[in-house]
Amino acid sequence: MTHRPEFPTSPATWRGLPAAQQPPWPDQQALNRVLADLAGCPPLVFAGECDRLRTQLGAVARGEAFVVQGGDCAETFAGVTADRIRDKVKTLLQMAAVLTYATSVPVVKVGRIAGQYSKPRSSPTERRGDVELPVYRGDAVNGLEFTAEARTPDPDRLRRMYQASAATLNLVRAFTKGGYAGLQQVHTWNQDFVSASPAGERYERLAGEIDRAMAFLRACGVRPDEFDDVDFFTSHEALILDYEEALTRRDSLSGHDYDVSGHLIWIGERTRRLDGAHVEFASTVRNPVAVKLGPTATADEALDLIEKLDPHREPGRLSFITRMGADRVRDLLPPLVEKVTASGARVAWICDPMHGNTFTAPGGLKTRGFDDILAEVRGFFDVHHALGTHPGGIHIELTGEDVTECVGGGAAVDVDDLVHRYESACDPRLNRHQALDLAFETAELLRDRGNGAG
Ligand SMILES: O=C[C@H](O)[C@H](O)COP(=O)(O)O
Ligand SMILES: C=C(OP(=O)(O)O)C(=O)O
Ligand SMILES: [Mn+2]
Repeated sequence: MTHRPEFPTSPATWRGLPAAQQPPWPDQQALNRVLADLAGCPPLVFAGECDRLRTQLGAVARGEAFVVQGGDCAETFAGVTADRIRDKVKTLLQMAAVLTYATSVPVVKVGRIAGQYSKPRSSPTERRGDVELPVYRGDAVNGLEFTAEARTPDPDRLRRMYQASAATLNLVRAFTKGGYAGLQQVHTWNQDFVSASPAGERYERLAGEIDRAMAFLRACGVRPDEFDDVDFFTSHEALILDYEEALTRRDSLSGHDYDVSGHLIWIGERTRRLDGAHVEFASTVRNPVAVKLGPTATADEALDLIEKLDPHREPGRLSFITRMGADRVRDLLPPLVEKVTASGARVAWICDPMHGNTFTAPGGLKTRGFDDILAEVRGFFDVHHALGTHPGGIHIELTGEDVTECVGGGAAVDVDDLVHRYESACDPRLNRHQALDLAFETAELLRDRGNGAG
């Protein structure tokens, strides 16, 4: 193998390479002014925190931990309120608690939060009747309102993205480090969910077992406040490379570059080409990174991505988030996992059961069925079980609120209910009940086969 300096490039090497899905900013000078300001702003996250997440994801890649990653498809500036952020984090922590019990391994907690403001789209424009306008690309770029003014990309929104991320992260840190969301409290929230849920009876057994485990720990002298300090990490799709580069800083201790806009950054299904700008940018920063792999991904592409993004084969550096669709996961996932495993690489395999299962409901709203989502998770576990590899975690679009965007689940939402509270700016999210249903159902799947680890 040829010698490779560890980080041979600087964050600007992506420039000049094909960069898909970049906003058509109308005023380049205005953009440059914003980027110069952002380049002088304090980091949102710290290199040491990114290293810590990489270490924890390393345990996932080795089969010794599980990851729950989730949050909005598209965060919005209007969504930066204390209640919404709290409820989202609360939902993720509740899911993680159930899965910690079910897997008997540590669960790494990662939000799609504090930076998930830009969206890759299938079409550059949206048509309503006779009017065609630029498509909404996330609050980082333009407004959702269907007017020419709102849809014009405005670079000042990148500044607001930074501010919204900072405000969100400040609250997330307070919730997770301030004792508010300790394990005992999270367990109490789960008990409340089980007693209020129509499907509650089914989950009572599991909740009761967790309750007895907690009582056992207390009896052994473990103080409840020992679990008050929660490690919670942020992640988003690193889509707008101007922004990500402006938020990249060299760590004075290690000399490595870190994208300090979030702990983990991922590359989406639409921007993962090997010779493209997104993969190049990710290769130059030391954060843990992930790549989405959809139905067209080949095993050779996965191997090339490993070579480019994880040349040192460091467990935790690279995760693959697969999103194949419930009816295809059993056919499409095995060749990828087999070849990657045979190559000796250790990546964390994470299941996104959302993006391969979207359909348009008769009224025209994009939705997803709870049963399809659960079926893809089941398929993902079955594939890994059959291959003797580790199903490392789940990646979910969710909110802590009672929205009606996905159909099914314990407190069934059906297609006619979608209009009642459909608030997503992009893809349909599981609501709080559906997200917790998914955690309990996944926990049962894992328990049925003994345990999640290995
Ligand atoms: O979140 C993922 C994509 O941005 C989203 O699914 C694209 O949606 P579209 O097909 O409506 O553009
Ligand atoms: C854009 C997304 O997914 P994908 O890249 O897998 O389509 C997303 O996670 O919102
Ligand atoms: Mn999405």
